[in-house]
Amino acid sequence: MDFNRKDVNLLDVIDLEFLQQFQDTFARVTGVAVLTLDKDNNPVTQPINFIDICMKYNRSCSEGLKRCEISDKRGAEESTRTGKPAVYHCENGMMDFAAPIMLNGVRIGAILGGQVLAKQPEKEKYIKHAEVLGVNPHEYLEALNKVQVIPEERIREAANLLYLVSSKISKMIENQLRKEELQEEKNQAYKLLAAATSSVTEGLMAVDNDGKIIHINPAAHAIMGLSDKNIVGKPLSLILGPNNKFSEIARNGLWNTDEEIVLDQGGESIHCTSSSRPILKENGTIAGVVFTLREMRKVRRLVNRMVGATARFTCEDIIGESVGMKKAFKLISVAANSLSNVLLTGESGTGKELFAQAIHNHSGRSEGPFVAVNCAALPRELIQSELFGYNEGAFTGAKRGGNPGKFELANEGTIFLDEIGDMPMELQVNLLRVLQERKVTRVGGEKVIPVNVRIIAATNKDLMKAVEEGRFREDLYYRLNVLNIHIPPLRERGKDIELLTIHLINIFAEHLGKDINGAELEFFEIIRNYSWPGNVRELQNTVEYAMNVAEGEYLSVTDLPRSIHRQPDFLKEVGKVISLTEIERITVESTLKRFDGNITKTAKALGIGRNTLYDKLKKLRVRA
Ligand SMILES: Nc1ncnc2c1ncn2[C@@H]1O[C@H](COP(=O)(O)OP(=O)(O)OP(=O)(O)O)[C@@H](O)[C@H]1O
Repeated sequence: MDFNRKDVNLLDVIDLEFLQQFQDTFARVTGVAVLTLDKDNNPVTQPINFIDICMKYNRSCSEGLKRCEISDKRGAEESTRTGKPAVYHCENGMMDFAAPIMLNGVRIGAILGGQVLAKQPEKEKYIKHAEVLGVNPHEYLEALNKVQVIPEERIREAANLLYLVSSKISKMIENQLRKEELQEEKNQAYKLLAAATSSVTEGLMAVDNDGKIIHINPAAHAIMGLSDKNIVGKPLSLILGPNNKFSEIARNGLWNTDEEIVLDQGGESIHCTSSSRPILKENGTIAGVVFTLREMRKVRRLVNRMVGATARFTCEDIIGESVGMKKAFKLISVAANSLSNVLLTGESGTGKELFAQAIHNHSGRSEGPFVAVNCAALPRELIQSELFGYNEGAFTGAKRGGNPGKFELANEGTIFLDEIGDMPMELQVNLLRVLQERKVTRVGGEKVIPVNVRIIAATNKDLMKAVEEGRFREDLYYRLNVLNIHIPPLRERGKDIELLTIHLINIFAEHLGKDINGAELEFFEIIRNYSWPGNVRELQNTVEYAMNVAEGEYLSVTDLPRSIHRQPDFLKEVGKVISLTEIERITVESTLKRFDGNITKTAKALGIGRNTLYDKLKKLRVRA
């Protein structure tokens, strides 16, 4: 067994009182003198039973003491070397024995016994010895007569006993140090674990199978909104109430992944996702459960970032200096500073989503999610569950663990309900309820989930007309239309067409890596006179097309797509005035003809959606 501790001092690791007691008892029983030395051969105990020959003569003069010390050292070293008790004649003529106290192969002390004789002394030898020491030989012999004469066999037995005890003491010290070291290792490991768990943003909590908290990191503390800082050792049910989900999982030692848990803390619902793993003992039985926790808000923020539920555009991205745009611009900051619902109106491709994103990004919710929902694109039967979410088992094919809806995902942010005019009548009432109560209930669920969401809706339809025709609820219309921002069509924005074109040329030049610096005058003339039924989106497509085909440094009329370049001849007739509807009809008709009546291709070329094209065909009475 190896220890990290170096230079261990006997006095630091031995119970001195016990050692003294043992030494005294041993001395009394055997009649010998006993002394314990440290690793430098300094006495650490008080010897008893020293008789005159040693105390008064041998150890009282410098020569005698020197001889004693040399003998003690020799005995201790011999016994260490041989691994046996050393029985030897000391330099002063007595019979002594020694047993080492070892630690990790190193002698840290020794217990010595002796001051006896194995046979009657030869007096002449001791008289000479007394002369060397400079003491009175007569008195020295008198003291010598008091030394016990014990058969060598018994001396060896006493030495063996001492050796046995010193070995036991060595073992005890070793065990004690090992224990201290293990405890220290444990403390270090715990400190490391505590430091590691407090540095993670994920919540971590360990609970034993009695339901008591054995560890909790600051993140878990914060996620669960706990006010009591000293909860380690307390039952979880005391902290979170008797029916909390964590206690149930801990009781059963369950293995869970990303389970959604709602905690009730002082009347407030705390949403988190949690995974759990049982803590197993060596024998495979469960000692408790470790939970990881994530705050739902943060999970959603991450999900929103990953799925792009963030708003990219700000006011700086909106190009336009026309009167209509300036009016709309002003309303962006009004809307950004208010929590009222906003209704954006304007033809398809005018920039309604761009405006919605700018409002979000300039509002106090810019750090929150921006969730866009195209109400026209959602299958009718899925709108409810997409918007409000569903619980596990709500319908065939419902995901395990359920799914949050767009309103939940937009919590603390903005939901953009695009094409709100296409929301089915039967669902409008549910939407109205959410707008009024700011709470959702998932499909197949009962729990009411509060949502803190800012609502921006948009439509390219005449919603008032839809209300009159009974296709849109009047109460919902007024609820949504608190702040109305109308974005004018591109054909009414005058010089904005040129500004946008220049802006788009710069963007595509960079994207396509083309060295194009502008457009020729005729190019601008044509695009200024075009009606742009697909608005900015169509202009975008047109410039992108031109940038791709252009070979010169400036875009020219020959780079324009045919549908725009080849304006009907009547437009060129000087002085002839034609209504915009007529121009739109001619444009739609000619494009449709070009694509042999293919709706998808025509809509794409015009830069509008298929549904918008169908609407236009109906309005303009054009047959596909
Ligand atoms: N004023 C503008 N400045 C710069 N880019 C614009 C502007 N208006 C619109 N755009 C761009 O035109 C494209 C269409 O805009 P957007 O999707 O916001 O229109 P929309 O009105 O929401 O369309 P739809 O009704 O079809 O959903 C986007 O790429 C947008 O960035």
